[in-house]
This record gives sequence, C-alpha cells and structure tokens, in this order.
Amino acid sequence: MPSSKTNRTELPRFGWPIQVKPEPCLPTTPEEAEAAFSANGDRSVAVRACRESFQSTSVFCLWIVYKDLLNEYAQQGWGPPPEFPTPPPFSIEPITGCGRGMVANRVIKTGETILVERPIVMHPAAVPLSPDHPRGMWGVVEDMYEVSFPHLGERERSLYMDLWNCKQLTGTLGNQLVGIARTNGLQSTFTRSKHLPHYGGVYPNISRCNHSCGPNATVKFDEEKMAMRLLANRTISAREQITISYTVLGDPCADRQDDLKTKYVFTCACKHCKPTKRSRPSRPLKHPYWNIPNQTTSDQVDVEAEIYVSDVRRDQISDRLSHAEELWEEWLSPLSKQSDRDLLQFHEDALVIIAQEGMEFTRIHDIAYLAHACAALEDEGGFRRWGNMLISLSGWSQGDEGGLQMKTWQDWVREPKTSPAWGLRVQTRGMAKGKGKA
Ligand SMILES: C[S@@+](CC[C@H](N)C(=O)[O-])C[C@H]1O[C@@H](n2cnc3c(N)ncnc32)[C@H](O)[C@@H]1O
Repeated sequence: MPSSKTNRTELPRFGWPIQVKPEPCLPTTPEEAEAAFSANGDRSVAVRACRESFQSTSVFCLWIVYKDLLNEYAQQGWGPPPEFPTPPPFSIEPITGCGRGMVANRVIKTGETILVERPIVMHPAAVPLSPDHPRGMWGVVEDMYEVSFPHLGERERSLYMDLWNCKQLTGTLGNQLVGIARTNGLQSTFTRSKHLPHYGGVYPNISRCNHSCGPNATVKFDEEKMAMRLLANRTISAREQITISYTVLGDPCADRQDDLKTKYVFTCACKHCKPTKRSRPSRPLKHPYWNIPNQTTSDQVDVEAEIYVSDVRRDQISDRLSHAEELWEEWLSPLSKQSDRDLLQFHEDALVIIAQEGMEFTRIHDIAYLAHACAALEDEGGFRRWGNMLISLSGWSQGDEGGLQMKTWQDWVREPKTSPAWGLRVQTRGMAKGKGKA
C-alpha cells in the first residue's frame, strides 16, 4: 500500500541539488578551533611550500597549515595547474572609488568558467591564540610569512606585493604580508581537517574582484588541486565589472555594511545598498500567500523603503528554501491542499525575487524543484526545459561527484520517464479521487 506522504528517506532519489550532502559540523571561530585542537589535536602550524611535483624547484604557494593537514594532501606535489579559458575573458583595470577590479572583455555566459587560479599564499582563517606575542594574535603568522616569503618565486612575490592592503600597517614586512593576506583572502575549505577546515587563499587575479551585494560571479575552491574557480552567476556583458561577494548576502543591508566596513574598510554603494532606481520585478508575484510588501508607487526613489523591501526579499529567499521540502511533501500527499499552480508559483516567484536581488547563485534549488514538479505532473516539455537550465549551470558542480550529478540529470532529461519524480502527483491525485468515490 503506497504511503500517503512521500517518505523523507525517499528524498535521496531526487538527487542533487534537492538532496544536499550535509556539511560536516566543524569549528569556524578561533575559540571553537582552540577547543577542538586542545581536545585532540596538535595546534601548531607549519609552512608548506606547494610545488607542482616533488622534484619541482619552483614554489607556487606558501601554505601556513595546521599540522593536522600536513600529511593529508598532495604528498607527491599538486600536479600541473588546472586549465582555464584562453585568452582570458577579462582584464584588470582601475575602477572609480574601488582601486582596481576585474572587467569582462567579452560577453560571459551564465555558468561559464572565467578563470581557474592557484593561490600565492594560503593561511588558516583562525590563527592560534598567541597572547604572549609582542605583535598580538597575528604575530605568529607575521613571523612565518616573513621568514618563508623569500621561498616564493620572484614573479609570485611581485604579484603579491602589488595587491591591495586595507589593514593597518606597523611597517614591518610581516605585517604588510599579513595585511595583504587578510585583505585578499578568499575562503578555501579543506574538508579533511578535523579541527579547522577554513583557510584564506590569495590569488593574483581572482583577488582583484571587488564586492557587490548582487554579485555576477562566484568562487569555488577545489581542495584536491589547490585551485580556485571563478564562475559567472548570470550573463555578464562586455565591459561590465566582474564582482563576487565578501559577506553574507542573506543578511540585512545594515549588517552587510557593518561587516564590510570592519573587515575591508569600505562602504558598499552597490545598487542594493544605495538604490538610485525603483526596483521592479520582471513580473508581479502571483503566489496567494507568499507576498512581498508593496513597493513604492511614485517614480521617486525612497531609499529607505527600497532597502527595507530588499531586506524582506533576501529574508524570503532563505525562508522559501527552508520551506521547499515541506511544501513538496504536502503537495505529493493525496490530501494536499496546494494546487499544482501554487507549488509551481512558489518556485517561479522565488526566481523573480532572486533575480531582483542579484542572488542567482541560490536558484539551482528552485530550478530543480520546478523540474521535479513537471516530472510529477508527467509534463515532459516542462521537465526538459527546467532540467536543461539546471545542466547549463553545470559549472556549479565539480569534481567526480559533481560529474556524476550532472550525468544523472542528463540521463533524466534524455528519458524524462526515468526521473525519480515521474508521475508521482498524477498517482496521488488518482488515489485521492479513488478515496473520494469510496
Ligand atoms: C580584495 S581587494 C579587491 C581588489 C582591489 N580593489 C584592488 O585594487 O586590488 C578588497 C578591497 O577593494 C576595495 N573594494 C572592494 N569592493 C569594493 C566596493 N564595492 N566598493 C568600494 N571599494 C571596494 C576595498 O578597498 C577593499 O578593501
């Protein structure tokens, strides 16, 4: 007898990105790291010179690493640098009010890889607490950088010293090196760490990307190759600046501003923080319950009102994501109160809000739900349309596992009837009718 609700254990059948592998629960703050290390680890740090091969004389990166990871990665060297598009689709140029930045020199398509780059330095996001050090808690790292920096090649050293430094200087070389590291470090996660997986990597070009609260690009770190990939979140026009996010984009504007000011010493003036135009959705939202407060009707921009509505939209983007699974299960139950249109509208409206906020990197979940919903309704055309859209964002999923996920979707799109949600809603509707008759 089929269950009246989809069983939660069945969700894995729907695959990525609906079934997301749970993130390992690992420490993120210096205090949590300190606790983890003191419980069962060696909290000392070392400097590893990263080379392509064991025999190679040139060092591409200095890795300041907690000793728990020393034997975990690339014992024989990291291999040749990963391939990336040539000629590069960008140039580094002066940007008014932002120093320098990365600018597209041609149209870059959604999901396209813009660049894959190796770091010049890599350091732990939380450093060992060193209250006795005369130069404070970063003193240990300053000393390490100062001693090991000459081991880098001349080209890497010069690229590094040319990068932006927004941290206060004491004038020592170590302080300057750490200032550059903290200004330009992009989060890089080494999941084999049991204590502190988060590191910051500094990259010659990717670290030139300025911040936007509606970024058109995203970075993804590949821990096996020690390389960062820069991907387009949406179509980027020729001459448009390529931006990434330095902060938590789901947070309200005031919190984002505080964070950026504290960590990177600037005030964000992107269109989401300093709106100069009224924000208009590409079409009115239609879901009967999931509303967004009305936006101002006059043509004049009310900055405070625009920011308030933007905060509500950002809140709803994560709120919708956390309700998606529950709505999906309810919709598949024979006693469901949602119409087919309600479920589709919930996700189609989410895509409108996401585009308004420039947060396209979160849309894969809604696209996957839309594809599965079409399958559940036995709508082949709809399933192919949304499935192909998901596949065109394939840059999101990398590595062996990512390749498998993509292949699975390609197989389903080729043969929609083999997809795991095929006909589920049609069947439960039949069951509900049957019950009604009885
Ligand atoms: C990682 S660097 C980015 C590249 C830097 N603009 C350069 O010239 O090399 C970070 C610094 O860039 C500047 N920056 C980044 N995004 C900005 C923005 N949206 N508005 C103003 N300044 C920004 C700030 O000075 C910040 O400390």
